[in-house]
Amino acid sequence: MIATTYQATSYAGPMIELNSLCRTFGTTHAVDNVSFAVPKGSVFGYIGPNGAGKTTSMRILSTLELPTSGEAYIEGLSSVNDPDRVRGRLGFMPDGFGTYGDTNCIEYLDFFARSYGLVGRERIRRLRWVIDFTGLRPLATKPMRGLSKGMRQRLCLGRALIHDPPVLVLDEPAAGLDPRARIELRHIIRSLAAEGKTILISSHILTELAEMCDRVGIIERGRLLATGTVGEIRRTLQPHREILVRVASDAARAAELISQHEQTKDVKTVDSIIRFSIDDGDAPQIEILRLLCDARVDVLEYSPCDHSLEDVFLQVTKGHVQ
Ligand SMILES: Nc1ncnc2c1ncn2[C@@H]1O[C@H](COP(=O)(O)OP(=O)(O)OP(=O)(O)O)[C@@H](O)[C@H]1O
Repeated sequence: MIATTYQATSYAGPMIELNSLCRTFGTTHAVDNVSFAVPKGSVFGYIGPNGAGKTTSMRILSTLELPTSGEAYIEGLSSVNDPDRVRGRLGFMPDGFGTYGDTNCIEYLDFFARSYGLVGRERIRRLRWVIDFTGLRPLATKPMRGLSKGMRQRLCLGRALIHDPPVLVLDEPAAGLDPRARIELRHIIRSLAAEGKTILISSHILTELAEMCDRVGIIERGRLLATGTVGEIRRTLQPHREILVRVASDAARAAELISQHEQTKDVKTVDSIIRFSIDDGDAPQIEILRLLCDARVDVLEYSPCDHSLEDVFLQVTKGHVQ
C-alpha cells in the first residue's frame, strides 16, 4: 500500500500530462497515441463511448497499468518510473470498487488514512474533513452494505481525498447517480477545483460533464478526436451559426434585409419567424441587429440555435465500439 503523503512543491507545469500514450491488448489499441495536458486547478472531462480507452488511460496515470509506449505524468513525475511518489500526489476513484459489508464508513476511510501513513492529529483532522466534505457524517457508523449508490460514490471520493492529493482521477463518478446526486457531485467537483485541485473526470455523456469541466477531450477507439472547451469544439464543428429572429410584423421585409447582408445565407421565413445561417463571430450578428433596428423592424426575439451537446458528441464520434 501507499506510504507517501503529499508535500507541496514549486512545480509550475501541467499537473496531469499524457504524452503520445499507447496501450495495446493483443490486437486492440485501447489507447492510441493520446496526448493532453491539464493545468493546475482545472477540470478536464474525458469523454467517450464504451471501450473508448478512458479507464485504461486513467489506470496508467494512476500507476495501475503500464503503457505499451508513451508517457504519463502527475505533477511532472512519471507514473511509470516514479509510481510511489505519484501515488502520494493523486487520488484515484475507480469506476467500481469493492465494499466490505460489515465495515462502516469511518472505519473504511481510516483504513486508507493509515495506509497513506497519516498519523495522530493529522489523521483525525483529515478524517473529519473528508466526512464533512462528502456529507457522510450522518452515515459515519453505518455499515457499507446499507449505503445507496450515491453514498457509496461519496465514500469512494472520500477515500480518494483522504491524503489531500493535488490531483484527482475520477473514473465515471456520476454513473448511476440520480439527478440530485449529479448536481451535488458537480458542486463538489467545482469546489475542489476552486481549492486548486486538478481533476480528470470521465463519462460517456458530454452533457453530464460540460458544465463542470474547463476543457474536454473526446476519445473513441483509443484515439483523441477533439480537445478544447465545449464552445471551441462546437465552433469547429459548426463554423456558421443558425439564428432565429421573431418579429412583430412584416417578416418578409425583415427577411429581405437579412438576405442583403453578405455573410448570411439560407434565409427562410415561416409566419413571423425568420431563420438564417451566418458566419460565426459577434461582428456579423451585431450588424444584423443594427440593420433591423435602423429599419425600425420590431424584433421580439433573437436567438442562436446551437447544436445540442448530444449533436456535438455524435458528430465527433462515429459510434465505433471495440
Ligand atoms: N486487461 C485488458 N485485457 C484486454 N483488453 C482490455 C483490457 N482492458 C481494457 N481492454 C480493452 O481495451 C479497450 C478500452 O477499454 P477501456 O476500459 O479503457 O474503455 P473505457 O472507455 O473505459 O470503456 P467503458 O466506458 O465501457 O468503461 C476495450 O476494447 C477493452 O475491451
